[in-house]
Amino acid sequence: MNLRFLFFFILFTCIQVGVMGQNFTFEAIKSYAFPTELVRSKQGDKIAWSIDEKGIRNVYVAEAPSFVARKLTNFKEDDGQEITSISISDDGKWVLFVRGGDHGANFDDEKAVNPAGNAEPQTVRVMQIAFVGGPIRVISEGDFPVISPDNKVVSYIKEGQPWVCKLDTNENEDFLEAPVRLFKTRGSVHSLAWSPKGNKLAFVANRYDHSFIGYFELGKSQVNWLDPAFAKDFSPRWSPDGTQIVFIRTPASGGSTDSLTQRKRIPWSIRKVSLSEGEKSSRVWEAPNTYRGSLPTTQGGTNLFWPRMDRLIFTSYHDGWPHAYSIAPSGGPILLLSPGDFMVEHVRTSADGNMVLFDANTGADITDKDRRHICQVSVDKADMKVMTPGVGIEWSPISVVGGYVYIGAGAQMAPQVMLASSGATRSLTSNLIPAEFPEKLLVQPKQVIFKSLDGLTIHGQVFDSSNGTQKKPAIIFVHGGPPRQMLLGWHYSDYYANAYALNQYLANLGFVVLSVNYRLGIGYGYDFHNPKSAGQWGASEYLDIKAAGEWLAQQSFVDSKKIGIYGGSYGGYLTALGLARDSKLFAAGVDIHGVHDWAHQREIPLESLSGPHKAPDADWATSLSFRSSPISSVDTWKSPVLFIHADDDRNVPFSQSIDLINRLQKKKVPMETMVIVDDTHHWMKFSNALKVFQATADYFKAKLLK
Ligand SMILES: CSCC[C@H](NC=O)C(=O)N[C@@H](C)C(=O)O
Repeated sequence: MNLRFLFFFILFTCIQVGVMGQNFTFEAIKSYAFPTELVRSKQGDKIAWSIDEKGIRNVYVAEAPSFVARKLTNFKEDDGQEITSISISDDGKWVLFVRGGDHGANFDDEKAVNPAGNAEPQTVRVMQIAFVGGPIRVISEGDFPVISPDNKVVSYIKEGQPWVCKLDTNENEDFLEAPVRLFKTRGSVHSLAWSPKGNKLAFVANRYDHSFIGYFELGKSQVNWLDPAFAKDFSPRWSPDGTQIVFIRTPASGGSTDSLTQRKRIPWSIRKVSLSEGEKSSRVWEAPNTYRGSLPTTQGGTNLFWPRMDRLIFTSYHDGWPHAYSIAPSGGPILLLSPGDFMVEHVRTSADGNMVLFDANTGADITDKDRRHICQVSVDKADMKVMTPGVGIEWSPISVVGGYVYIGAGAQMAPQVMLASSGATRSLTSNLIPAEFPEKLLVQPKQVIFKSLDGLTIHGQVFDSSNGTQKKPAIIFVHGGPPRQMLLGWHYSDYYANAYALNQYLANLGFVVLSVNYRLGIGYGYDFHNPKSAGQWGASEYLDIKAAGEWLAQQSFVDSKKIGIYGGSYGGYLTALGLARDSKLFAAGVDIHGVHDWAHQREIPLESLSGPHKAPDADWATSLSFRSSPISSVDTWKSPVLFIHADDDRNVPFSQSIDLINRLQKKKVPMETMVIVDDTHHWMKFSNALKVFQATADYFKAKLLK
């Protein structure tokens, strides 16, 4: 055999092994471009969105009829500055957006985020750019901009107060006049909403235990309050003719301290008020005073819209599922627009006010329960249609000229902006998926349904790249939130798209991965989402995590001695609980910014634990909260663990990990730690996300693949 032939034989074999091995790096799978913030102009002829390309976030636009995507901004750094609040002026001339902050935070969300360690942190700022392109104008530090319908000004929030600034430029492109504060009022202002004519601005003044709705007329010098009451009023929505406002009302905070551990009802109603001085509001609809009739807490909350003079749209959970409803502004019967055992999310109305679009976990197949599909329904007729059936995941629909756009993905296809028009569907951002992205090498997660230790039905997704013959090490992924649902494909949240990428990578490394949708999660109805004795009041959801571990251990294709567990935030909490309580079942774990001591999670006002405002069950609650916290079980914690936490975490304080690490070190529990300086709960800097998830995979390789 001559050398030349031998060389090519070896080369061919190596290629074959490479292809057969089908391995890819985590960096490769994390190279997808992630779209968010998809919005349209009023007429639906222009759209804009944000794309995160390996941490470099920019605004993209497109316009009818071609809707060819065009990069509008030119930010070049992985600097951790998210883009939010994108809007297009009604005349289509301007695009406004906010750069900076961490809008998924529970506290300090208005503060600068600085994971790049810049000497001068970049503040949260309102920016303006022409839709056709051009220089970016930094209008001001601020957030939540809303452009007036007459395209003359933008209003935004700065230091809890409303400011306004002219949009237009003069002939030599110098932008006119500096921003001015529109008015000053007590409390913190939010939910700015322009009247249709653009001459009045409605808002909510949050004053801690109560909130009022007011409006300010440009050129005047007084704020006008709308039916101020001993209540929390919010979500002001103008009538299309600008003469009335509807809003949501719930009780103000106060009165005798309720039980801490029992479920609470939050009554709510839709009310309508005209703008005449001193006018009282009238009730449009009152939710049933039941647990399910409580204020909905799923995506978008009440999703209140006034799309047409004769119809209001809202979301309620009162039949056990978050559904879209329609009602006349004068009140009367409600019309259920999305009947069935499923939930609606990302609700929007069409430009002409006649249609409602949303995504929902519904369809012809049982696997649709673990997907999202775009649905459309008339505002005044229960004629709902699933527009994107199949095995994909679609979300955030908006109506545009000639059709609708949305973000779509699959088990393998990374999230992309999709246009459905004239009977065809095409991607507007496929060109942004790098060649290195290993789409064809990804596994199709399989839907599994099993019983929890108390009989509750639990859904999960199994990622397994093998044909299920030999026994393999396994890993359980525990999502956070906890009101979340993992899906049979790429997730619509960037935080969980990270997790989906890691689960695919772990499967590619040779693990069986089970992502478990435990109780407290969404997508399976009110009772599943609001279980008894859950969280810090008994951690009943842990039964589902243990059941998932035991389900894996019983599988013929799993090595029951090599089952790992990982999760972030609330998922980190349940990971720590698993390692503390069941080190025999969970051989190793990675706890990413988990909650470890409920008493330090700022969830319960201290005055309800002692003194005159002590809750009736305060002592029982304190004991239950401690016993539901991982710190109470450190004595039985034996398995090795990797702790990861960023110290600018505004959802779960960094101290939660310091506390547990110090306790476990005293017990000489084998551990490794990773600190990410100046990033937040949401890995704003791409290179930090890479570091965190690569470390997670490497830890499991070292502990379970040896
Ligand atoms: C109630 S403990 C806080 C957990 C945290 N929730 C909100 O901040 C969390 O799980 N955050 C992420 C991961 C999420 O909201 O999904």
